[in-house]
Amino acid sequence: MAFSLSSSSFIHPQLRHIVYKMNLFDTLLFFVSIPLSVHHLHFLCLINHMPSLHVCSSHCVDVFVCMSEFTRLYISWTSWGYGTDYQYFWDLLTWESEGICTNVTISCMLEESMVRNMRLKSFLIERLMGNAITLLLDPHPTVVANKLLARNKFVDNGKQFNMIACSWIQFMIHDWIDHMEDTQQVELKAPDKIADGCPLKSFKFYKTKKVSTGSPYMKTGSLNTRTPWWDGSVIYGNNEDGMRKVRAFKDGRLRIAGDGLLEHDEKGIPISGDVRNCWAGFSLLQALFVTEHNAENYPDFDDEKLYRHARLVTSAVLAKIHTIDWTVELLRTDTLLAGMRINWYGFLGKKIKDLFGHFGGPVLSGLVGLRRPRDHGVPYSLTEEFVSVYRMHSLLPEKLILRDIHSTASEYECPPVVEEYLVPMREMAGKDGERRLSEVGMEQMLVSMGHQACGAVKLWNYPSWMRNLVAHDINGEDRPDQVDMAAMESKDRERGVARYNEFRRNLLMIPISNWEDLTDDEEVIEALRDVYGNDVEKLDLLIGLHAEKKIKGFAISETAFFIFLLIASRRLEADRFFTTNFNSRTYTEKGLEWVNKTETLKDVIDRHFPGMTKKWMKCTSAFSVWDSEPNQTTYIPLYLRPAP
Ligand code: HEM
Repeated sequence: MAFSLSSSSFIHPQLRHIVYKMNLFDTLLFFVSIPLSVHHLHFLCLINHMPSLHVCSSHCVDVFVCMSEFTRLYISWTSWGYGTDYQYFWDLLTWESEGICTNVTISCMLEESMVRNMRLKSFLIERLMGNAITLLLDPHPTVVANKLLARNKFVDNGKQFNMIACSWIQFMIHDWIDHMEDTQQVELKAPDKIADGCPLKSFKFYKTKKVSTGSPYMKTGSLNTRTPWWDGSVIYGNNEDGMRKVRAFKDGRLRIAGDGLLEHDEKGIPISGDVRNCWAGFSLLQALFVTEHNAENYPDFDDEKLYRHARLVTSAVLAKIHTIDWTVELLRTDTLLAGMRINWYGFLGKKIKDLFGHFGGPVLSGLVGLRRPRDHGVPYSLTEEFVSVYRMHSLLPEKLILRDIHSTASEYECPPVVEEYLVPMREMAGKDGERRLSEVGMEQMLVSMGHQACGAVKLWNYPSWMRNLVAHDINGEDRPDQVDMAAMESKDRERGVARYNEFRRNLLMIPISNWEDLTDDEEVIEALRDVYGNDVEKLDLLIGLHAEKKIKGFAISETAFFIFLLIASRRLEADRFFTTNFNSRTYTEKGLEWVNKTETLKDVIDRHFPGMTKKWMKCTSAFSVWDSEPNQTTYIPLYLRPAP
């Protein structure tokens, strides 16, 4: 959403309200904020794109380091050849002098980036001492996993988010990102005092592969093995071989088995665009969207042309569902509903856009359909910070609850649980999970996942079964060594992602000064003190995101939300297939209509399983628990609804 970043703490406090509240006054302020936020976005892009997974943007790496190292000295960036980028820094100073942004935050950024920026710190240590190992093991990852992540008792998300929503985000992650690993394994050993409480006292894992960026400042970065574009690579594949493997080479179709599920190779591994760390729920969504692809029909097209068009359209459907259905359920407030719809349709809404097309820029008509992609001077990429905020394995439960869809339960009632099918999640993963799924079938699985709430993103809710997990190779084969995923989440440290407080500073959010700033839960505060003492600067990002007090309606933290919105807009506005080429010449009239008439996941389910949602789904979105109440009809226009 164009205005998303005007919420950050350094902008005028009035504008901060916009993200959470929107009434008539705020709506007016929203317009005022646009010119600011556009610049702000540029600025943040520079910060956020520094650790580009693509490593294509060594340019911005340079800019970032210049900023951190030299802003204090006010060295002119123009002499570094970054004339235009330099402008944004001056904008900040100008806003500061005009009182638009607060002095404190700015000086904190300038002063402390030198001292506290973990990335810079590790960079300097790396240069001076050859490694940054002390930063990697403090506190020890297994201590963090045991004392702060390990699940005591499964806590669910209430009615807000179900297992389809949980599988959906894994489905999207597998469309966007996966770090290339090193060929060298390293061993992580739990310290003696904690080893007894660890499912694995020691385990081996592959480090993230470091590659040269070609920049003299930040010498190394990492690579993404998946395509970062919203191109449906999770079903279509990430390279030539992968793409060929999933195609039927007839009528533009993708391969799918007779029961509507994915086909499998001789080893039992599914045939799909991405097969790593798969489980039944994830594989089900892949199959559903293969069916969606295969349903498209352009009689005049040959196999190749049909495949390409159906891929474009299906990818746009995925992007749209994620933007105006999944995200809206994740951040359930009227403001976010308005914001995400503005991202797709613009402030004037769908009806006007359908009638008159895209006009008047992103505010009036949305990001989709812009005349040109907008990358704010930074080549499209997804960032390390983006990966980190999506570390949400706590969404996964301990067991999957299968429901009896042949019961005589009346309409909208929750179908009864099939006793023998309270299945441990471990058995739903990998090849075992594929076997289970084919026994259960697509329909029963969808209805069951629809009725089960997923886990809450909070401390002490990390799936136990992931603490001795058989992870997969990139080709879907089981690895011989089990890993403790909870301890491995600390890979953020190895990748140089800032810890929680520094991360907030980089986003120009107010850092915490003590644990009470983070949460008012006494038990959490005590546990944090036990692990980190009183050093709030050491707090790991993941732990901070899980411990942070949440905004009403948000299933995630406010800190994570900042990154979500930045990148949510960027994935659309910087991609030519959602901007310059989002037209009938590229998509065809029929293709555009297909995208236009699909608003939600429910629409896709209805297309392929007629009657299913009518019988089983009471709620409005397929991502909420299906027997929950539908959204209430309200006659107050969305933009004028009072803040909660
Ligand atoms: C059965 C389900 C899942 C399994 C078995 C699984 C397993 C894994 C494994 C083994 C890794 C690689 C860890 C590493 O080497 O650093 C990983 C990474 C990751 N997973 Fe999951 N995961 C599952 C579901 C999810 C879900 C629901 C999310 C929600 C957002 C998620 C988000 C991520 C992210 C963001 C990464 C980091 C990717 C990267 O480092 O490039 N996963 N997962």
